[in-house]
Order: sequence, then C-alpha cells, then structure tokens
Amino acid sequence: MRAVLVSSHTGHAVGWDEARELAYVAAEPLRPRAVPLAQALGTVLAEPLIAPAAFPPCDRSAMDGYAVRGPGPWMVIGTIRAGSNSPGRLTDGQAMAVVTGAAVPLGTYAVLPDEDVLREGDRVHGTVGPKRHIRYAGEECRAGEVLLPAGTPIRAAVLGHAAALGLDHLTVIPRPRVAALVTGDELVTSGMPGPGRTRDAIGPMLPGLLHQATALPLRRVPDSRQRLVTALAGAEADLILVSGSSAAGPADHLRPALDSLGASLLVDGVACRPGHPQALAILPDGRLVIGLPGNPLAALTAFLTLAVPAIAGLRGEPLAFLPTAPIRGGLDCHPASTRLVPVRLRDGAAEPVGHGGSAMLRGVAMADALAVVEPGPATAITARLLPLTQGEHSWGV
Ligand SMILES: Nc1nc2c(c(=O)[nH]1)N[C@H]1C(S)=C(S)[C@@H](COP(=O)(O)OP(=O)(O)OC[C@H]3O[C@@H](n4cnc5c(N)ncnc54)[C@H](O)[C@@H]3O)O[C@H]1N2
Ligand code: MOO
Repeated sequence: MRAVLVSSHTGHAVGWDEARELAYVAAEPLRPRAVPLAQALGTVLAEPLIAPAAFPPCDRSAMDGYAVRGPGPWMVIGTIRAGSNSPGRLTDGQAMAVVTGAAVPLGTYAVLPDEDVLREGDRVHGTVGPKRHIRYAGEECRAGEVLLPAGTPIRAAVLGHAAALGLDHLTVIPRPRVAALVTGDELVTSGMPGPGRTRDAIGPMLPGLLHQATALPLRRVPDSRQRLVTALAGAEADLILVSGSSAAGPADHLRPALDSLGASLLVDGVACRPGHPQALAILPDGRLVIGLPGNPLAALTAFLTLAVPAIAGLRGEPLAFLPTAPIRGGLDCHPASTRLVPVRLRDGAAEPVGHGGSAMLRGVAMADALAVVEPGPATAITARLLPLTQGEHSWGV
C-alpha cells in the first residue's frame, strides 16, 4: 500500500475528490506477468511495447501488380507469390508479377497496379512514379522503437499490432479480481417484490460496471455479522464490494465486521449525495473492501467514487480526468456535500434529467453521465462530468 495518503484518514466523511484520491492511492498496481496474446485483452501493458524488429521486415508491395525497374515497357521475368521468401532481383527493363504484401525484388523502382497495366505476351506497358505502391522496410517502426507506453489498455488493435510484429506474449498488469457480497434479507432476485421485499437492483448493475476487472461470482450474504466476517475472510479477490450494511442501523454489519478482521478504515463516509455512508477499508493482507450503500443510486455513485479509482489503481492506470461542461439551467449546490446528479449531454451542455434520489435509478438509466456539483452557497452553472462506465467517455466535451 502506498502509505502517504492512508494516514490522512480523519474518522469522518471526507470530501468527494479526496475520497477518489484515497481509493486510487490505496490501490497498488497488481504484479505484472507475461501472458499469451489471447489472455491479454482488457489488461494493461506493464512495460512499454518495444518493436522487436523493423516492420515491415523488407520492402513489400502495396498492390497486386508488377514490380518494375527502369523505363517501360518491361519484360515479365517471373511471379512472386504470397509467402515467397526469395523475391530475386530486377535489372532495367524487367518486371515481376507481385501480390499485395509480397516482398518486392531487389532493385524495384515502383509497383504498377494491375488496373494500370497493358499486358502484351511477356511485356507490360504503363506509367508509374518512383517508389509508388511500395511499403518500405522499417516504414512502420524501427527495431527497438517504443511503440506504446506502459499503462496502455490492451484493446483489439494493440493485440493485432503485437501479433503483426511477431510477438506471442505481452507483459501485463492483470485485471483485478473483484468479489461482490450483496447483503439484505429483504432482497429478492426475480419477479415483483412483495410487500416489505425489495428486488435486488445492485447485482444486475455489477457486470456492466466491472468490465475492466474480473468479476467473481456474486455472493448473497444474510444480514449477520458473523456471516459477513466469514464471507469477507474467504473472498479471494483484490477488491471486495459489499452492498447494504453501510449505515449505522441494527442490520448494518459492515463496520463491525471490518473491525473484527483488523481492517483499517481509509474512508468512513464521503461528503456527497447520494452515497454518503460509503466506506473504503484495507484488510491486513492488503485486500481492499468498499462498502456500497444499499440505496441503488447511492451504490452506483459510491462505485463510481471509490471502486472506479481503486480498479484504475490496481490496473496501473491514471485516475480519470473529468471534463467540465456547462449545466443548462444550472443546478443548486448543497452547502456541504458534492451532489452527483444524472445528466444528459446535448450540444455540449449537461441537462439534468431529474429522478436522481438515492433510492431511484430512473434518472441515471436515461443519463449519459453524473454532474459533479461542488458544495457551495449558490447555483452551479458548470460541473465536471463523471462517466457511468469506467474508461469510456461517450460524449464530445
Ligand atoms: N440512522 C441512519 N439511517 C440511515 C443513514 C444514516 O446515516 N443513519 N444513512 C442513510 C443513507 S444516506 C443510506 S444511502 C442508507 C444506506 O443503507 P445501508 O447501506 O445500510 O443499506 P440498507 O440499510 O441495507 O439498505 C438501504 C435501502 O436500500 C435497499 N437496498 C439494499 N440493498 C439493495 C439492493 N441490492 N437492491 C435494491 N435495494 C437495496 C434496502 O432495501 C433499503 O431500502 O441508509 C440510510 N439510513
Ligand atoms: O447519502 Mo444516502 O447514500 O443517499 O441516501
């Protein structure tokens, strides 16, 4: 654990930005490991990607046509097939048929595409400028060149690039393993909830929130301190999310359970709405625990406040910069807490969509982002935008 910010735990609600920082700093990047390309998708480069050799390795044709040398017309002296490893050599007045991507013969002046050629027996006619339609050796990269920095997320194009260069493995920071413990004896998991029962709305959100992590199978834990202790102790994860149990009621067992496991509480409430009772703790063995309030929008805002930075830290990625946008019509500030308000983005401005109460998901379901409205005495006319999906900004501001 990076020690510096941990000591700033104050025992009461911290500001929203401080909470993000604390979660990010508490989450050390996971240990790098070399994995086959097929296992690297969605992880992060632990080391810069360095070109193992020049690419392309030799001069190649960019067209199906004829490699030619000197002024035309040219005598066709052979054909270079895909995969041929001995392209030969041309002298003035000679041509060889080539396919796209094939190595061109030594001495090639240009490649004449098929559609620009008039062929008469063994002779071809046409005009082409010097060096046309040749991909030169080392044009994309030189041996030893740094192509991507450490910390780059490995997406489809990175894997294709690495394969094209001839690499079979990449050294990556693996995806963090995240366990979710959903508490609440009143919860049901299908159908209409009867009187006094509540349909679990947090479990169904988690797969979509955890796409940058490896989500372990969700566990449902009864409202029992001992059962929560056992579940926390047994979770083989880098980060454990616990939903419900975050407040101070008789069925809210998170803090006592953390206490009995010897955890250090790094964040004990955040000055934001919704999401005030969220918590971040570290167990003696280094596993992080985040308490998500039971109210579903509060759980989501807590995930975005604490879990997103923690996952970024474990992945060795930077804490996301949040762009600022004007708020159409403004939003009232809370005097002491940061408000997180569902907004739609239209023409570069944020429009509040309403229905943003702690127990509601209606507003956020139609939102593009949450507006981060700083505490203050007045009305905010601009706000930072918090994406609803880690690593993605679906708007153009
Ligand atoms: N005396 C106090 N009461 C409350 C406080 C407080 O500070 N003192 N804080 C309030 C705030 S703010 C919030 S948010 C909630 C947090 O509650 P908990 O995290 O302890 O969670 P529960 O009490 O179990 O549930 C609260 C609410 O959410 C519903 N819930 C729980 N899990 C789910 C789920 N997976 N899907 C849908 N809904 C869920 C639960 O049924 C309750 O209605 O505490 C306030 N109270
Ligand atoms: O602060 Mo609680 O998280 O909204 O209602």
